[in-house]
Amino acid sequence: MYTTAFLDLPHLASACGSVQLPGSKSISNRVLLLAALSQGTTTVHDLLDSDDTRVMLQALQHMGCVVEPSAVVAGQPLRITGIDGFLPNNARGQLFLGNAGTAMRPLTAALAVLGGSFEMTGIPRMYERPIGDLVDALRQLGCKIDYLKNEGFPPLHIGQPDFSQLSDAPIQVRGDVSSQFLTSLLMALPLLATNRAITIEVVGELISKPYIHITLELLARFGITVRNDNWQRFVIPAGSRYQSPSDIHVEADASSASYFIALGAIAACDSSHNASQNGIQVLGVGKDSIQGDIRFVEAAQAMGAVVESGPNWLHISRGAWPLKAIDLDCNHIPDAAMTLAAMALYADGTTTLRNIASWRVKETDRIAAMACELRKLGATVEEGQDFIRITPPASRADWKAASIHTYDDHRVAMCFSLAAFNPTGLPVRIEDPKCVAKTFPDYFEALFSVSQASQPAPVICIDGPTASGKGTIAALVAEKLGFALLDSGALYRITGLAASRAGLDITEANAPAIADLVRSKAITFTPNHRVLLDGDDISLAIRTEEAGMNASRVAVFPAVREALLQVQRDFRRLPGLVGDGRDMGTVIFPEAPLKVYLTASAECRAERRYKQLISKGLSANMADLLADLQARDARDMHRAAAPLKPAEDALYLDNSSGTIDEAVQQVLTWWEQRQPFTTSA
Ligand SMILES: Nc1ncnc2c1ncn2[C@@H]1O[C@H](COP(=O)(O)OP(=O)(O)OP(=O)(O)O)[C@@H](O)[C@H]1O
Ligand SMILES: Nc1ccn([C@@H]2O[C@H](COP(=O)(O)O)[C@@H](O)[C@H]2O)c(=O)n1
Repeated sequence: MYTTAFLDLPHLASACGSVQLPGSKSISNRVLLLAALSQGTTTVHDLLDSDDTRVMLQALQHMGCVVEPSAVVAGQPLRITGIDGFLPNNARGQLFLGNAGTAMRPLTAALAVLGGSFEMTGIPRMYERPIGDLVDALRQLGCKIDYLKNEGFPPLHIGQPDFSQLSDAPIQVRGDVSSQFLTSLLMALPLLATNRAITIEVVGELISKPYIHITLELLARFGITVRNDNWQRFVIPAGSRYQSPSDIHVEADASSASYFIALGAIAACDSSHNASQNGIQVLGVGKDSIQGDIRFVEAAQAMGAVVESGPNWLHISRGAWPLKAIDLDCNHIPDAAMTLAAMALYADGTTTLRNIASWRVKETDRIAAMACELRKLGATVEEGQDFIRITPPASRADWKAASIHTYDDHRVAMCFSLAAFNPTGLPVRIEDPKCVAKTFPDYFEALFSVSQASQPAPVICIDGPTASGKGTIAALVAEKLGFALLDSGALYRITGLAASRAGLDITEANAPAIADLVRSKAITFTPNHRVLLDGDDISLAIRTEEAGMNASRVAVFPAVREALLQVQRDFRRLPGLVGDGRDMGTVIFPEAPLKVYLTASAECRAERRYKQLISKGLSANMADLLADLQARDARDMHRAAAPLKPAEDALYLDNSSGTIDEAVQQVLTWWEQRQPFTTSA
């Protein structure tokens, strides 16, 4: 997941390949709560690991459920032993539910029926999301719920209910604000229906029926068959008791699929990148899905997508191009419909999405958010209380490079990534990309895995003499931008070490053998910054001064440099790369858009290297260090092959007196000056 302040998506030209999607958020959180209320242990497979499921799992553990392991571990099922309809004695606590509507609403209903003493809290946006209709319905039953701040909104306090006045009269709940209120009652009230049937009556037109369908399907899996009288009355049978189904699989998220369905419809497939596959293959969800958002497929087809499907897969490719503008009632696909707003940027006219009033009370006011950000890209947008109308930029020249504000809303971030396929060749900046953690933490990684940029990924080169701070500054710049990192010096250090270990003297006569040796080796840079040579951890061994000297000696040989050339270029990937070394800007990436030549006085560098070695527990002597460093500079600068020198278009940065932060900031400022983005509104 990208945790940077922003993520710059280079202009993307084509896409093809397969994507395995994470589990559905709606199904994951429902399954977790139902398993928690059940008798027995439920093994949940393919659970979504996201912010919303994390807060739900923590809350369930607070309620006395046993969860093993205590958090989602990739590829492993999770076991939940339920409370069988009863909280432990004196159950109490504060449950922090972030901005997870799928946790706040159902947990409020379940706890209001179960009792105990709980404070339901969240982030500030959660306190703007209405819950009054659910609370009103629960109070009809005798539940004790108090507002802790504003009437009708979380945070809430839930106390011990009094069901002495409970009658057979139907419980009424509004259905026209959020279907989550009805879902919450449907999941909570079986706890009360042990001796009597309970009827829920919907007041007003029920929105988002497909989400109620998911709820009913899952209730059935946990032993509760609810009678659905035309979406107006729901009867929970007497004698209800939750029973674990033992095992349950969470299908992939159909709303998350919408971005890749759109991708297949928008992006041409460049077969030179993936000859075996045309279009986008989505794995984990297909035509047998119980999720309402699977009907996004029909909307995408109406806009021109060509979609084939199997029980749990979809294949999407471009059909009509430009896409066809549509006028659609989106009540049945409220979440995925946002993706249609992004597709509308590529349509042949004005697209109108209607009946989407619920967008206004989601993670953010999504109608306002989409309108504002689409306008930044050059679209003309009209918004109403329950509709949005989008006319794409009139011509290529009308597209703008925008910095997209994401409102802590995962769907805004994912939708606008699609703007990177604009016809004008512009990049797109996504602010706060980590907001996708709500449903799809690795969304951008998945997008990059199937997308090809119109230009090779951008590279920032940082070259300079030893101990000038290149490695330190390159790593920090890469971290700030979410770019990959190439420590090219490490490759020469590895080569020198490999030669020594193989008993090969570092002589010109041995150069071809050393080059062959390094070609034959498995070199791994692990995510936790370890360096492995054929599986052996050599992270520390390559950091000695001797290893630096040997590196500088093997680096003189053209055969060795040739052996490492493609290895270095292969580090280049989306969204970009920072490379540090001696010849990044002159030889390896001569077309890089930013080249920095980092220097510092020899004395300053020797002192820094001294401190660095001592801090790593390695022995050092100042006078020797200065002499070694000067010898290394001389060899690196005066060798025939790729000598250390500033590229003609490099920017100088003297790092002798400034701090590390100042140097990093300078590089980032230079990078920013090369970006075309208009700032956030
Ligand atoms: N501006 C600075 N102020 C203080 N210390 C710095 C500064 N820049 C770098 N350093 C420190 O100097 C030491 C050497 O930096 P670093 O290892 O990044 O240099 P390098 O150029 O990558 O060296 P080499 O080419 O030998 O790998 C590190 O301990 C780093 O923290
Ligand atoms: N692009 C590069 C990077 C490094 N070298 C040689 O490797 C030596 C060790 O590099 P460090 O950055 O890890 O100190 C260095 O002295 C160079 O001789 C290179 O040639 N090209």
